[in-house]
Amino acid sequence: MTQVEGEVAGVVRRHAAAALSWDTARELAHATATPLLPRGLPLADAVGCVLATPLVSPALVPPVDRAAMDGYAVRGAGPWTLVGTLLAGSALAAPLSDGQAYSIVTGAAVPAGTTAVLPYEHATLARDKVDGPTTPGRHIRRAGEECTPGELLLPAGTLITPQAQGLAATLGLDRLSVIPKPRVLALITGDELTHRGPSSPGRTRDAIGPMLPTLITRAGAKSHEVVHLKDSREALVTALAGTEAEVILVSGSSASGPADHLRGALGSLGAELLIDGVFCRPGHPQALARFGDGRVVVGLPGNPLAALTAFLTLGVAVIRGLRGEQLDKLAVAAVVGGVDCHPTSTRLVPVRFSPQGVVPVGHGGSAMLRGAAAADAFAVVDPGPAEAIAARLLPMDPGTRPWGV
Ligand SMILES: Nc1nc2c(c(=O)[nH]1)N[C@H]1C(S)=C(S)[C@@H](COP(=O)(O)OP(=O)(O)OC[C@H]3O[C@@H](n4cnc5c(N)ncnc54)[C@H](O)[C@@H]3O)O[C@H]1N2
Ligand code: MOO
Repeated sequence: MTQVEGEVAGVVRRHAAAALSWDTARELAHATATPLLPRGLPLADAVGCVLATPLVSPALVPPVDRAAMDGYAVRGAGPWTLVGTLLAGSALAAPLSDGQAYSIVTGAAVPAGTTAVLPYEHATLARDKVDGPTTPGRHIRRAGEECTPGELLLPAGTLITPQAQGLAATLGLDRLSVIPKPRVLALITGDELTHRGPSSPGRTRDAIGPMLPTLITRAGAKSHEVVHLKDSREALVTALAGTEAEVILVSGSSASGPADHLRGALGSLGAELLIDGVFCRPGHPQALARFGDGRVVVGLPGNPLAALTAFLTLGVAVIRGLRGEQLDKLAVAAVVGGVDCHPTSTRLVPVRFSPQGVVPVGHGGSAMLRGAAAADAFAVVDPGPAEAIAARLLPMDPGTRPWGV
């Protein structure tokens, strides 16, 4: 058991909320989420989900030997006499005899007895006689060369990409057994928030509500319409109790001021508070709670960059768990010029890629999104006494997967 796994097990045993290290919080959020029950979904809905059962070929692909080039299906040695034309949609033709050829298009089934397909550009044609160089088997796609019935093509847990969707269609499948995408509801609190025009004294333009739906979708979940709530415990209780979404994000109620009602609302609904603060900057006052029915609540701090770090930390970890996916392991990169560590908290520093490593872009204060908007990732800077010259990378875009190692 790693140190982080030990800490997660300790929190689960204690059933007590605590402020946790960034890594432990992420792992606990992931472990808290049980994968949703598998469903058979049409291919268009299954894309972006993970396979619940292995994809096993039900078919021979291709089902018959097919031409791989536009040209002539020939038998034996040339020259050959043309006896007909075969298109991709043609019915299976009569077998060829020695010295015969069909004009054929790519993808058409070759007649029985075909020795090879001779591409047009290598052929000479005189009236109904065709000639040219061939080698046996050339330019024929053999039946079953992609797969045969019963072959394992993709293991359970594979992400259905558009490519896998196309493969499933090739196999003749209309549905796939997948773990469905979790539904996520974002509740934005704050009496001071406005949704049009600029901020002004006493009015702050909502910056979290606009960014969450796309972040949720990119993380592989389905976003409900964002709901804006007044700062009241009753409004929060009603909204939390009244949704079937598996994940509820609540922004702007996570600290302990007079307008911060999240903990009170969770308490009155009997939710179990599992994480109460994470040792990271920004994003310290994030929270994680679970209802008896398994629904998970993630508390996002009101400062916009802190809300973003909390979503990418706890929100994405929960979504990965519900989707039946592993927590992303993060790639490591050199930080050009180094970056100061915080003595006790993980720093999340907006950075951009460069050929030499990642470069901090600045403007990473918790109330501003300027740095994040210009960045590719957060550098995850572990706590320490001095400066870090390398850091793990948490992608700004939770749909970016190649960085997982
Ligand atoms: N006594 C303490 N006070 C605070 C603590 C603490 O630990 N003890 N933590 C600070 C940190 S760090 C953060 S982050 C904030 C989080 O507070 P809340 O989650 O309760 O959020 P609010 O107080 O409502 O808002 C904080 C700040 O962000 C603005 N805001 C809120 N929502 C939005 C939004 N959707 N779009 C743009 N800006 C938003 C809000 O107007 C405030 O300026 O607490 C600190 N305090
Ligand atoms: O840590 Mo707060 O979440 O920095 O703004």
